[in-house]
Amino acid sequence: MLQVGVIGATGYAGSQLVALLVNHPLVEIAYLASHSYSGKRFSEIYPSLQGGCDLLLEEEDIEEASKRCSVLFLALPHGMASHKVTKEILERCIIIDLGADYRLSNSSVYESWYKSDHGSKDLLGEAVYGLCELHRDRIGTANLIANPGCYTTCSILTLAPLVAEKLVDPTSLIIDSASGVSGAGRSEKLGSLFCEVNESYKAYSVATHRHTPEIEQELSALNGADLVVQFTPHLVPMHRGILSTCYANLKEGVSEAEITSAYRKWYAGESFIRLMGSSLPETRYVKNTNMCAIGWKVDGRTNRVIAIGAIDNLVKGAAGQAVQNMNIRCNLGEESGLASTVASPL
Ligand SMILES: NC(=O)C1=CN([C@@H]2O[C@H](COP(=O)(O)OP(=O)(O)OC[C@H]3O[C@@H](n4cnc5c(N)ncnc54)[C@H](OP(=O)(O)O)[C@@H]3O)[C@@H](O)[C@H]2O)C=CC1
Ligand SMILES: CC(=O)N[C@@H](CCC(=O)OP(=O)(O)O)C(=O)O
Repeated sequence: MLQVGVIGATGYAGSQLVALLVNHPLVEIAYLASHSYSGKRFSEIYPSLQGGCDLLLEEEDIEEASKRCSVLFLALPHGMASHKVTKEILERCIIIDLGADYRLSNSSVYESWYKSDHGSKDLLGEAVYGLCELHRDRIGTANLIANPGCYTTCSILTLAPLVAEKLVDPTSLIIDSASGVSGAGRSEKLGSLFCEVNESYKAYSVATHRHTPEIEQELSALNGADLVVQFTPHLVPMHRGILSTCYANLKEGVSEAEITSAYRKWYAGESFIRLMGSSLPETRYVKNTNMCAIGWKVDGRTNRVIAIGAIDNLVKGAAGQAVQNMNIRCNLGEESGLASTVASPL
């Protein structure tokens, strides 16, 4: 059994990860760390895992954890991982970081969007962006895997075939994404209180959201030249789920049939992509699963394609994709532990 650990195990992303790892047939959890709850059992914090994961939560010690584990997942707030991971740690242990520290290959772009300094710029060259469907080969040999953000996973997967196959004008991309409140994490925040979110729907971080450069980095690579996107996130009063509605102007003469073949070509044989064509996805179709469902329609009147993607932010948008990355890296079988509906502590 592969020995694995989670630092930040008590957050929403970390606890979803623990729930997945407990049910993974080829791994054993050797280490769980928490900031506020060390000394308690994981199941005291998440009673739905009583009998499933009663491990003691330890004080965070990444050196010690990297000696006990072959794979260590970091599910910490942004800006922490880059100050903890070192070359020596990566020599003995595979790190899968669920935060943003190693997602952007250019440290100046990171520092300008995250407004904080990067703690290990020398490791950025080693990091592989862990969007499994696009970077499977490189993930297979990486010791530092940057698990993508939730909005970004959904938006990039939805737009990738259109951009890569040059079916759309790359200067015309607009993405409206909506997320459930678990996307904001478990820590106390005014904006996550029930009365602040229930019965309401709002856009936030307009023109400034930090997932914008991540989407641009990946779509630019597929485009073969830099592009920019208009990305607007929204908050929906539901626990989990992300829906990205993506608009793009069609290049002259492109038909709906060509769009459909591009999606089929790109995602042939992918276990975690569900192509829905004009039926269009909803978040409930992918809740508690590692799937990304994608649908599309051409509007002949405006000459645009509207492509819609849906994921569960805590699964394909975080913990599920982290497990998929581990499976690829460690040759465990990409679907191991990611059964059609996964266990959830929430
Ligand atoms: N929520 C989501 O949908 C997604 C989250 N992510 C990323 O995953 C990471 C975790 O997010 P999420 O689970 O939502 O956040 P949470 O706020 O729910 O959890 C954060 C975790 O980090 C720990 N922590 C907080 N402050 C410190 C500190 N100063 N030192 C050590 N540990 C600390 C917390 O410990 P404790 O509980 O003990 O206080 C908790 O375990 C983030 O980088 C986030 O961007 C990525 C994709 C989706
Ligand atoms: C609803 C909500 O607040 N969502 C978070 C995104 C969570 C996430 O996946 O992003 P990172 O991993 O990059 O933090 C936000 O907008 O900040």
